[in-house]
Amino acid sequence: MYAFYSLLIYIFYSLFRRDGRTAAAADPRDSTQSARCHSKGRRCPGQPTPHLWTELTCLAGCSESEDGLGEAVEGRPAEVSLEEALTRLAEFLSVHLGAEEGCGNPPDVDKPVEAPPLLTVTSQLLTLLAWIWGPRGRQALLQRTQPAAGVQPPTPDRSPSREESPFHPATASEEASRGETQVQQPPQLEEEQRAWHRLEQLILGQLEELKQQLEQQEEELGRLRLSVGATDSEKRVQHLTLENEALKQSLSLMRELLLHWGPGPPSRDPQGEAEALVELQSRLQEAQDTMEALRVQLGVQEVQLQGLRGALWQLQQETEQNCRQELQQVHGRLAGLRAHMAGLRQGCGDLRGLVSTFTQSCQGSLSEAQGQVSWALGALSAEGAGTQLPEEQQGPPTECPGRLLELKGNIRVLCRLRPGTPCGLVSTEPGPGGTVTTCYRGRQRRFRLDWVFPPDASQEEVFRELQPAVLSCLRGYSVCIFTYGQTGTGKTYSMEGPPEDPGIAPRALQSLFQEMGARGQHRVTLSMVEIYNEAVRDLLAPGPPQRLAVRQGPAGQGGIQVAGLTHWDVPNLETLHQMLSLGKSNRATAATAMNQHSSRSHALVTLTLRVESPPLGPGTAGTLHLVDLAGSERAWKAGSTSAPPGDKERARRLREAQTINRSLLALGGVMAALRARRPHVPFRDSQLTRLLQPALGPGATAVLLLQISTRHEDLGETVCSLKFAERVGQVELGPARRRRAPRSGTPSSFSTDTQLIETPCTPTPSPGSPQSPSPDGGSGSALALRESLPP
Ligand SMILES: Nc1ncnc2c1ncn2[C@@H]1O[C@H](COP(=O)(O)OP(=O)(O)OP(=O)(O)O)[C@@H](O)[C@H]1O
Repeated sequence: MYAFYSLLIYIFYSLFRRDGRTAAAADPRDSTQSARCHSKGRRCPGQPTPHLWTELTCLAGCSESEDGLGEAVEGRPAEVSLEEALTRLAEFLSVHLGAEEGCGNPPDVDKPVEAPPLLTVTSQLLTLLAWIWGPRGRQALLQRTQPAAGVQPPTPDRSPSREESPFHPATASEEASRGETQVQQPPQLEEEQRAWHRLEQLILGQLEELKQQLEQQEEELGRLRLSVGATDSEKRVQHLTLENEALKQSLSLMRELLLHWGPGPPSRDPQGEAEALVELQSRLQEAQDTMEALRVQLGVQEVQLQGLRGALWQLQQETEQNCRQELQQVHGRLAGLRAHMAGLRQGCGDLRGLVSTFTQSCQGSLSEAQGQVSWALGALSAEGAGTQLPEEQQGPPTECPGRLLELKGNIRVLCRLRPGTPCGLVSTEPGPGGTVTTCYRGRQRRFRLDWVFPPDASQEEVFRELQPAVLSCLRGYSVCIFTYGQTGTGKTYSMEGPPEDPGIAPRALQSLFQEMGARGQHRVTLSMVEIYNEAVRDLLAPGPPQRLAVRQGPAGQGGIQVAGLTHWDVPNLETLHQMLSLGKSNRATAATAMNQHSSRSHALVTLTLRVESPPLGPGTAGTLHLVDLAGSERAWKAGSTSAPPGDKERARRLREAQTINRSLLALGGVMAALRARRPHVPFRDSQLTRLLQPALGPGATAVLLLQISTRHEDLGETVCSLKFAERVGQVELGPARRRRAPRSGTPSSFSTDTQLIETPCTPTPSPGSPQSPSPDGGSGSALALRESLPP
């Protein structure tokens, strides 16, 4: 029963509160209007609910003061007494019920309203309570305890008037005046008391009736619960109760956690808890701020870390690259040091050889001087005795040229100027250690050479300077004399010369044979090849000149071998001249714009001189190479520029010029490598350098005769030729060494390492080779050879 009333009041309160809030939010001005209406002591139609709600909200702090309405009128919070609040509640309930039944129509106070019994009873109860708690109710209660008092309860039958109805509370002055009237009218009070009793009985009866109805309804509800289960509202209440319990448990748990993890002891003071909570929230906020700041700082540091990582990686790459470069440089320096060390070792060996050679030379000079002294003494004694010396003792020993050559150096550069119209851009200081000064393209250059022959120098003067080198071959030295220079500068002229004024080769052969004739016991072998368009051809071959193959000699023997090359024994000077003339005639020449008889090939004459049983010391095998190089030329100058399609001759000249220049370039590369003491010398770059390898090897003696022109138009090539000669002059081939004659072998090699046989040399055994001239061959044999050789 109590639960039912509570539920009813709860529903009422919910509706009441909702209406109050809505109205209060709708128009604030209504509050003033409501206050104004209330101040007049009656309800304003159409807006009772907000006004009542405003007043009921003051119940929580209400007091028992009787003059609360006056203060409400003045605008401050009204203090409503309990009875007045109950009265207003009853009024609101009746009005609200009337409004709901009217479906929103304005309530009509004059029209009787049929309310439900429960609400009616509730309203009457509230009215009763309001009256009891009112002054008259109190007075009636007092009179009840004191029978003299006369209080008239309200008559339920008549409609409550404004002045008497508990639903319309009166002001304090009215109540006071009314009390005075009641004192003055006791019969009326009695009548009211009787009416009160009747009303009381009626209410009690109705309450009893309602009680029975409620019990019946509760029983019915119990049955419904058993059959159907809880209603939706109860379910809602149960659900809310469970939720409330869960929230309480959750709150308890949170509180425990807060107490457990909180900074201070638990405080039961709500204000303290709130302050602690605020403090905790502030600390939490500070921690969150700190964490956020740390996050930002961490992000910045991560960015910095990324940057540092990138910089570190780049630094590592740079360091690695630098290390690689430095390592390569160190390797390069190490290789350079090794090469330098090898050069120093070679130089040391050369110095040792030079010292040894110098010692031997001194010893030889000493013995030679002794021999000359003894010869002079013998001659003096013979003159004194009136007798004649033997033929082999009629001249002093001639050992000086070889030793002179050793002392002069293993490679020498001589320069000869071609006669012609000199220009002022080339000046010379002839003689030993002479110079040639050129002024080309505004730059003056001065070249120092071992000997400079002026244009008017004779063939004899030139040969005189070369004669010691030539004669050193008789002592077992390997000597190479080659002419180099621009085409038409007189290379062939200096090497061969016209018959009336022979050049180096005829004079050398004559000088050698003269020397050999004085000494005897020498054997001379001759071979002659040309290199034409990089093809090696035998100029003394019995048949037509054929291309020969150049090979490296067998391991351990060294040297270069030219397969099929014929080697002729030359018994005398006349036969030698004939064979040289024959080879010269077989050499390729042609007329060019620069030279009517231009040599289009390199010619190499090799003369091997072997002393089989010399009177002093063991046998030797000297070699003399006489090389007449083809002239370097510029195609446009030589008239061999791009040939027209049908001009085969000009095309041939152009090809010849290209191969000549290429081979001369290879010779320059060999000289540069020799000068730099490189471990690898590119001898294989051309056939010319391959054939000259023995002549430019260690222990050999080389003499370069440079032919230059003094003409203005040849100045550029003159400078180039002088530069080449300057490089050759810086080459060190090591001290000249004599070569001992081997005991056996065949003269099939071009090199100085050729193993010579002891038997008279015959031409290389090739099919159809001519008969070798006999050692004592005279002109008849030479003529026979000439006849057998190709024209
Ligand atoms: N010193 C000299 N005295 C007199 N005449 C010379 C002298 N030098 C060269 N000549 C003449 O110059 C011409 C060319 O000489 P030579 O053929 O020897 O030149 P080259 O250098 O051999 O030419 P290429 O390289 O084309 O064979 C010849 O007619 C030769 O007689």
